[in-house]
Parts: sequence; C-alpha cells; structure tokens
Amino acid sequence: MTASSVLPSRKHKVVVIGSGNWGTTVAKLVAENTRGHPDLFEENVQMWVYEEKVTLPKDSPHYDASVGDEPQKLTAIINKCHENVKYLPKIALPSNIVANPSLQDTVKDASILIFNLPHEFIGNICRQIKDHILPYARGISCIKGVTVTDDNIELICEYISESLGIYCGALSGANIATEIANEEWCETTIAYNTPAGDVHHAANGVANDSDNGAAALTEYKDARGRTSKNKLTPVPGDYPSLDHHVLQSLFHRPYFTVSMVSDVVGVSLGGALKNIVALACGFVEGHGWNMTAKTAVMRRGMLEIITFGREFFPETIEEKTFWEESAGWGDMIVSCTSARNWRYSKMAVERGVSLEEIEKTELNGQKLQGISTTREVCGFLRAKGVESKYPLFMIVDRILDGTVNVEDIPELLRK
Ligand SMILES: NC(=O)c1ccc[n+]([C@@H]2O[C@H](COP(=O)([O-])OP(=O)(O)OC[C@H]3O[C@@H](n4cnc5c(N)ncnc54)[C@H](O)[C@@H]3O)[C@@H](O)[C@H]2O)c1
Ligand SMILES: O=P(O)(O)OC[C@H](O)CO
Repeated sequence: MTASSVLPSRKHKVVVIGSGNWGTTVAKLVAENTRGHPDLFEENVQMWVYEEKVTLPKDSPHYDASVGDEPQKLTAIINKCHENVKYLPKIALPSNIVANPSLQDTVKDASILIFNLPHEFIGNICRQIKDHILPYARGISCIKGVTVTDDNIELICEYISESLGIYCGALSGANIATEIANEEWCETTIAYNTPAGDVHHAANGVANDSDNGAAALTEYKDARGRTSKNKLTPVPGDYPSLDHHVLQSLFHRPYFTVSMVSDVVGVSLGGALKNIVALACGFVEGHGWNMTAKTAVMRRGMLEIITFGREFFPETIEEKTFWEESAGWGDMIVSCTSARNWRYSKMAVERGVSLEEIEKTELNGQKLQGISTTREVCGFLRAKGVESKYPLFMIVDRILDGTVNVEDIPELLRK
C-alpha cells in the first residue's frame, strides 16, 4: 500500500456480451445505473450484438419508407431506434446503450464484462476475446447453463475465469426478462468472492499500488472457494474498488432487488439445473396434468439438484442458497410456471412435436437452454455411471429423445 494516492481517477467501463431477451434487459438496467453513478462508471454501455439482418414490418413505429422492406442490420436499428426489435420488442432502451457487432471492439478497455448469451456460445466468445481484454477485467456471468466435456463439468463462470485468466462471478434468480424490462419488481442473487487485491482504499484517499495492472499478481478464491492455481492481476488502485458495493450499484434497480452472496456454486447450479426441471413441468402440464403433478416434479427436481451439488461440487455447495435466495426455489417456481422452457415444452407435448421443432418454429431466434443442459448433464451422469441417482433428469433426457412417454413418469420414478 502507498498512502500517496487520492480518490479514484478512473471509472469502470462496463460492457454486455450478448443481446438476446435477457442480454438486452440486463444492458438496460445496467445502463440506467451507469448513468446514475457517474462517480463509479463510464456512462456508455457497449452491448455486443450477434449481427443479423431484420426486416421491419410496415406497422412498426420504426418503419422507414425510404428503406422499405430492405433488411437492416440489427445493430443499426438498435442504435437508431433504441429498441431491440427482435429480442426485446416494445421496450425503450436508454440512449447510452451502444450496440456493437465487433466483439473485440466491445471488450476493449472494459474493466467489467457482463456475459449474457446462451451457454452453448460461450466457448467461441472466450476464444475470440481472450487476447483483447484488460488483464484486470472482471466478469459477471448471467448465463444459465454448465459446460461439460466428456466426464468433466464446469460452471460457466469457472470456464470464463479459466479460459480468460480473470475472476468471474454469477448472477441468477427468478427473472423473466420481459417482466423486468417492463420494470415489474423482482429479486436476483449475485455470487461474487471479491479477489483480495481488488479492494483498496481509494475512497478514503489511500490507494494500493496496483497501478495499470503492473502490481504483483495475487491469489484468489475460485468459484469453488479454493485458492486458485493461477494468479490474478489486481484491479488498479486508481479505479473504484470492485467489490460487492460497486456490483450492487451496477445491478440494483428499484424494480430489481439484488442480494449479494459468495456461494458461486449454488447460484450457478440452481440456475442451470432448474431448466431440466422446467422441461419436466411443461411435459406433465402439456399431457393434461396440473399443479399437483408439477409440484411433485419440482420437489423431486430440487432434491436432484441438491444431490448433484453434494456429489460434484462438495467443497462449497451451500444448500441454504436454494432455500433462502432467489437463485434457488424462487427460480424453480418461476421457471416451472411461466418461463420459456416450461411454456414451450408444454406446447411440444400438446402439439405432439419435438421440442427442437418448437424452438425452430416458435422462438424467433431465442434459445431453450433446457434442451442442451439436459443432454449435457445426462451425458455427464452416464459417463460417471450415476444415472440411477438422478431419475427425473434422465427421464427428461429420454422424453427429449422420444424413447419415453410423459404418462410413464410416475412409474419410472417409482422404480
Ligand atoms: N430470457 C430470460 O427471461 C432469461 C432470464 C434469466 C436468465 N436467462 C439466461 O440468459 C442467457 C441468455 O439468454 P437470452 O434470453 O438473453 O437469449 P435469447 O434466447 O433471447 O437469444 C438468443 C441470443 O443468441 C444469439 N446468438 C445466436 N447465434 C449465436 C452465435 N452463433 N453466437 C453468439 N450468439 C448467438 C442471438 O443473437 C440472441 O441474442 C441464457 O443462459 C438464459 O438461460 C434468460
Ligand atoms: O425463459 P427461460 O425458461 O429461459 O427462463 C428464464 C429464467 O431463467 C427464469 O428465472
């Protein structure tokens, strides 16, 4: 420590990687907060958009007769009209969101990276930005999913941390994007173990000497609470400390109550695995069964999530997260009663078509994370030879494959 430095002279540059239904909603609430906290954050929020062309219908308020039916770049529409007409229609976005089709340009000089896109794309994203981020950047993953390779499973924030050499926490909760974009109240949970080197006392007129990332690398607690093998470049002392207080300032809104915790495993697993249970609930409801059947599925699903955590993440799993936090039972309930994975798996059974077919025809580019999560998690359980401990998860996998019918669920669970 040196006592020479004064108040922070730099501000955090915040970017959002992803611009789907949730990606755009989080960009909106974060951009409102960067405006509201000019002492902590740069005002503009770059949002990386997977570029595609969109044709605006004639009855759209943004229809431009001089352009006519010519498809236009989604980034150009967002920057001109301040609306993501494809993934979050009818929601006015703050003008300080800047849609950017270049990943490398989006992450340039950013100290806070918010990852928010379907989990199947994260590997490709990390490969593309690896050599373009600040060494002391920090991440928050809003992604619900896991990465599985053969018989290894990783949380998405662990994967991001390891592939980019930065610390990354997780945000998850009972959060339906469109409701939050409409500023209907909800709660969420952010799990973040602030790396020790990132806390300095600039606010009190004393900063650490980690200027420009030149300071000594420091150890940190990884997602599982272990001392990391790799070391981190600390956030320089001329930035505001990057701690729970700053993250709360970045995400909390009057309509979005943020609870800060340190159980990264519980928060990440709850968000990923509840999507398997949501598919099961949609299947039983599509079959014509009601709340009592769905409650049985939810109860069994939560037990399998807890068993999974105990078996594969025993170091830090804190079961209280599932009871006390929005990222636990709260997310389970909303996901099984009103979210996309539930809604469209119900539709698939009602129509007698596969869920993949429904995703293609009904979702206009949005993704059902439950499909890939079920396949990945069940493949992992098979590789480990422990399928029998997770009967509900395995049944969902077999229904997706078409090898089991919904009416067989009670008998299969009894066995
Ligand atoms: N939507 C919600 O209500 C909600 C709420 C909480 C958490 N989440 C989670 O947030 C994450 C992001 O979901 P979302 O709802 O923002 O997405 P989405 O399903 O609405 O949209 C899909 C996104 O993927 C992008 N995309 C398509 N192909 C791509 C490619 N090859 N590479 C990169 N991107 C590509 C599309 O442009 C689009 O932005 C998911 O893990 C989801 O589970 C969603
Ligand atoms: O719409 P879904 O099924 O992707 O779920 C959205 C959120 O995860 C619910 O908390």
